Amino acid sequence: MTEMIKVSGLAKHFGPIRAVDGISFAVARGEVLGFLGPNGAGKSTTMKMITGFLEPTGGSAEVCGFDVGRQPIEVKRRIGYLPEGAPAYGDMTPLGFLGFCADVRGLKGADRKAKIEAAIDRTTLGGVLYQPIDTLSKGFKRRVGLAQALLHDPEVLVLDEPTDGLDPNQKHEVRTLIGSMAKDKAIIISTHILEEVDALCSRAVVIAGGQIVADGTPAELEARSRLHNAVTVRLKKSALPAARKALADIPGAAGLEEGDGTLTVLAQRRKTILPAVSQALRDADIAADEIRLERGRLDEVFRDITNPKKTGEQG
Ligand SMILES: Nc1ncnc2c1ncn2[C@@H]1O[C@H](COP(=O)(O)OP(=O)(O)OP(=O)(O)O)[C@@H](O)[C@H]1O
Repeated sequence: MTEMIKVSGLAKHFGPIRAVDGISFAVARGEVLGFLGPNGAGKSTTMKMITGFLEPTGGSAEVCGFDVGRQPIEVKRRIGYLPEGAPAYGDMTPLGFLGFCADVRGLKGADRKAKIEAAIDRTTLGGVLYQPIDTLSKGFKRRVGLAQALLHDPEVLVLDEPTDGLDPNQKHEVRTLIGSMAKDKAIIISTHILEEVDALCSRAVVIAGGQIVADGTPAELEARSRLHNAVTVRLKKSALPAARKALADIPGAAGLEEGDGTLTVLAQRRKTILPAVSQALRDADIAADEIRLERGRLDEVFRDITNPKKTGEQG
C-alpha cells in the first residue's frame, strides 16, 4: 500500500479555538477517503493545511513523500484542490479560467492544450466554454472548479464538499466522475452527506471538535449502528399482536421495536438472528409481507459519535 497523503499530529489553533487538534491519518493510492463531520468540525481547515493554504500550528502533512511546509512546490505539482464553494474568477469564461490555471501551473504547447481539453471533457464543460463563470448555474460553476483541480492530472485530489448545492443529477455525475478517477489516485472528499460515503468512499474518517472520532470502512461504521444485523418484519396490522408474542424471545435478540406496520428485532453484537426470526414466524403460522436484514445506519452512528451528549451502543 503506497501512502500518498500522510498527516501526523496536525493541529491548527485560531487564538483559543482549536479548529484542528492533533489528527493523524494516511491515504493510499486507490482510496477515496470521506472526511465527515458536523459544521465547524475542522474539515476545511484540515484540507487547507494538506494543500498548503494554511500553515499548521503543529504536526505535519506529507503528499507523495513531500513535506507540505518545506517542499510546497513539489506538493502543489501533485495535488488538485477544490476549495469550499469552488471559487473562481467570475468575469472569466471557463476556457479563459482554465487557460489561466494552466499558465500558473507552467503547462505549455501541445501538453497545455491536451490537458485543458481533457479537463473540459471529463467535466462536460464543452457547452459553456465562452460564457462568463458568474452567469453559470451552480452545477456548472462546480464543474469549473473540478476542471481546475483535475487540470494537471494530479495524483492526489482534495475536494472540499464537491457535491454541495448540486441537484440530484449533478450530484450523481460528480460522484461518477470522482469514482472513475479513484483507481490511480488518492482522493479526499469532505461531505455532510452520508449516502455519498456509501456510494463513493472506501474509507471514512469522522471528525468532531477538531479530533478524529472514528476511522473505518463504511461497512465497519455501519456495524456500530444499533440496527446492525437487526431484522425488520412487515406485517398486516391484524397479525401484529401474534407476531409481537412470537418474536418476544428470540435467542440473540437485544429488544423489539415497533414501527408503522413493522416489528424490528434488534440483535446483540455479532449475533445472527434472521434464521430464528423466520423460524419463529413459521412456527406461529404468521405470514410476513417482508422480512429484511438491516445493515445498520450510517446516519445513526454519525449522530451518536459526533454528539457526545447522546450515548449510543458503540463497538
Ligand atoms: N480563519 C479563521 N479564524 C478563526 N476561526 C476559524 C478560522 N477558520 C476556521 N475557524 C474555526 O475553526 C473551526 C473549524 O472550521 P472548519 O471550517 O474547518 O470546519 P468544517 O468542518 O469545514 O465546517 P463546515 O462543514 O461548516 O464547512 C470552526 O469553529 C471555525 O469557526
